[in-house]
Amino acid sequence: MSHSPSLPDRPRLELDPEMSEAERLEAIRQHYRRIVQVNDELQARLEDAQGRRGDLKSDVDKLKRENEVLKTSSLYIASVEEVLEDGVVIKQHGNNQEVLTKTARRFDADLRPGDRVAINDSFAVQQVLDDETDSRAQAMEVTASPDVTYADIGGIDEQIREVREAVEDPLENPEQFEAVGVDPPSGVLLHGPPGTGKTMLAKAVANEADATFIKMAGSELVRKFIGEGARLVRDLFELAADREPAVIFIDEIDAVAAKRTDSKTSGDAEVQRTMMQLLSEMDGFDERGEIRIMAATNRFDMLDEAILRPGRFDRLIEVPEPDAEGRVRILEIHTSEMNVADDVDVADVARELEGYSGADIAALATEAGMFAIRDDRTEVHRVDFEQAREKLQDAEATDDLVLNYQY
Ligand SMILES: Nc1ncnc2c1ncn2[C@@H]1O[C@H](COP(=O)(O)OP(=O)(O)OP(=O)(O)O)[C@@H](O)[C@H]1O
Repeated sequence: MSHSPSLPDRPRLELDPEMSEAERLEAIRQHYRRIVQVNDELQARLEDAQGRRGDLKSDVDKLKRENEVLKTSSLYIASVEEVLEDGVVIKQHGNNQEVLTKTARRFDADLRPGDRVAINDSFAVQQVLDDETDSRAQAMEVTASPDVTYADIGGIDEQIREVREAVEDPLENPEQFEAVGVDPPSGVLLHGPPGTGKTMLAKAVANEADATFIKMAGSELVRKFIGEGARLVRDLFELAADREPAVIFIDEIDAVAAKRTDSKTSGDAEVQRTMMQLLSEMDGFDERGEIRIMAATNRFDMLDEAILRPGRFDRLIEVPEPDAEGRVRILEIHTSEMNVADDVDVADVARELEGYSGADIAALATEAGMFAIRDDRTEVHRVDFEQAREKLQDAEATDDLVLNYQY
């Protein structure tokens, strides 16, 4: 961004007590002239800035309109094969259909063979996708070393043990598996209700094994442009190979791996293609060295059995809602850094939290802290936890209401 030149100095009136009356008058006149000059200069700058603001505003309006158009029509991804005099040959991703199409004049100078473009139903180029990493960046979260540890996870010790055995050990001691002559599980599927610590578990194991954590949300995969899901899956495994040791974590895997339905809409076909790509990447997994793959779902019942076959997600770990003891542990974890008053017995508070998930308990602790802050205290009291609980219950009741209203 360019910086505007500095503002003119503020004129100063300097009157010397030795000056005669006439000299003073002249000095004041000169001062007045300088002020008028500076004023004119500032006025001109202001007009200039207003002009630029107008230009920027019309740019924003144009981009907003383009954005609206892009949002309302579904677009397909294609690659430019050849640029000809009277149009471009493009190949649509997913079905490899080649088409000669016209482009809007504004793209004429831009298009080169190999470019990725977004096309509409009639194959007209709508947008040149110049930054390929962009869609990857949106769908993937890469953390060189996540900061979650096993000690941050409460109430699921048995699940931690299983994940360590299935993911951490093969990453840390591949030779041992080789020496014994057994293959470690190909993929580990964590299933259970929302907010029970599945993502934390995957992050903690990556942290503990000094592995890069690469997360991809299944829902993001299917929301991308048509033809893009399968490619993103490929990219995901390539990225993991570049960054190994790595833990790939596919959250909400049910979005790409739900049981096949009979409907034949293009959306379903697209999801199918993405799943097939995932399966084929997993089948070629043996040679991949230090990459472990994990996935999570809240909808185990919806999964296509194809992904659960041996060599794919063949280690299933259920992560349930915490029991009474687990809830105490989770509340202890989430209050350990809080300034909790002596009158608060964490176990006592936790007793009231039946049906709470780990995420609910984390939210309760934060909310209790907020009540103390609102009350201008630095200590969190028992009453803060009670108020927090009421507030969350009300919020949940409202959510239920909204949900019931919607369906
Ligand atoms: N077992 C737990 N111990 C401590 N904190 C937890 C636990 N489970 C959940 N939490 C809290 O809830 C937050 C969300 O948990 P996490 O994302 O791991 O849940 P999840 O099972 O992956 O949920 P979802 O299925 O909704 O993706 C965590 O950041 C943490 O603060």
